[in-house]
Amino acid sequence: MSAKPFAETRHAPAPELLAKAEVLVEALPYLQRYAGAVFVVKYGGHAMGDPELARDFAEDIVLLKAVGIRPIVVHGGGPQIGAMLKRLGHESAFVDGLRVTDAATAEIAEMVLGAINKQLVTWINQAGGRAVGLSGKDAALITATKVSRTRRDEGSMIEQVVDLGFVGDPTGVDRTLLDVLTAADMVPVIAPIGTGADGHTYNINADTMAGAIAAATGAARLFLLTDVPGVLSKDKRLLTDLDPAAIAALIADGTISGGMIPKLETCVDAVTRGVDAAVILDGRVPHAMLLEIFTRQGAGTLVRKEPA
Ligand SMILES: Nc1ncnc2c1ncn2[C@@H]1O[C@H](COP(=O)(O)OP(=O)(O)O)[C@@H](O)[C@H]1O
Ligand SMILES: CC(=O)N[C@@H](CCC(=O)OP(=O)(O)O)C(=O)O
Repeated sequence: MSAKPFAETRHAPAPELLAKAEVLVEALPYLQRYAGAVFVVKYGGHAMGDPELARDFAEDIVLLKAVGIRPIVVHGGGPQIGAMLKRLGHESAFVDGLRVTDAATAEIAEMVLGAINKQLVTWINQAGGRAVGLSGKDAALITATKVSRTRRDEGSMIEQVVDLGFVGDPTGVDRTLLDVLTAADMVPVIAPIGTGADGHTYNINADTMAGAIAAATGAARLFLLTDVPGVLSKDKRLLTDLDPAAIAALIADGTISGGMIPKLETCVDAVTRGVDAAVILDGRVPHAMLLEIFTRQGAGTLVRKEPA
């Protein structure tokens, strides 16, 4: 019995199966490019609201790990800290997007972030990963320096120092523990709390914390997951590519405001300190991170040091 020529035995797969194979083929150059790279992912408190989406997020992290990327997760929890403070009758004010933090607020923030941290660890482990929950206190990962802000009243020439209490900047990062964990195929999940040289607990903005960790670990990518599609223009179009000069112009003309300012400042800081690119993504879209990483089209706003 003679065998049929190869071409005659091939059957075209059903279009929907072919489409699945094409997705994998499209991902191939990205899988090759990013094998072994560190990706730092900031998961914001707003994006965490829906447990279904949180499970999708956990699956995405485990998938990144499975294809040889080394993900490090930094989480927020601003809305959850706010809700707990309200329940306890201890509400706080914000200055430039930072929560004014007295000693009691720092204690409550650490407690709420600790609970969120373990929930995220559980979700990632349930998805098949091996996550380890940390805060910046563990193995002296983060040394925080008290943040100082100044304010000038309208018409006044006098700059006043605003005391934000125990709000810290992550000025020192010791990456040793992160290297140990990622080398052992574990996923560090980090709460934005650090210790000051004075031994006090400092509350750190989670975007700032993620940016500092991305720069210190030489991350290829920094992802900031939030509750908008990315950076929007004045007429609400998605701005897909930005660089530091374009960002400065958008802040100056008021297109970018509120919580988006510290986010983009973090992106600019990260790309100027060696991170290849930072991406602002919609955490409400299931698997937005996978679309951004593994498809030609991408998603959200990509920030690079040089114009696209
Ligand atoms: N140009 C802009 N494009 C998109 N969002 C913007 C812009 N300017 C201001 N924002 C605001 O920034 C918010 C995101 O920042 P923030 O609330 O601090 O997010 P998160 O809690 O996820 O860290 C958006 O919900 C939006 O209200
Ligand atoms: C100093 C400061 O503002 N810390 C933040 C830390 C949490 C955070 O940043 O959470 P999101 O990313 O969810 O906003 C806070 O207390 O809300």
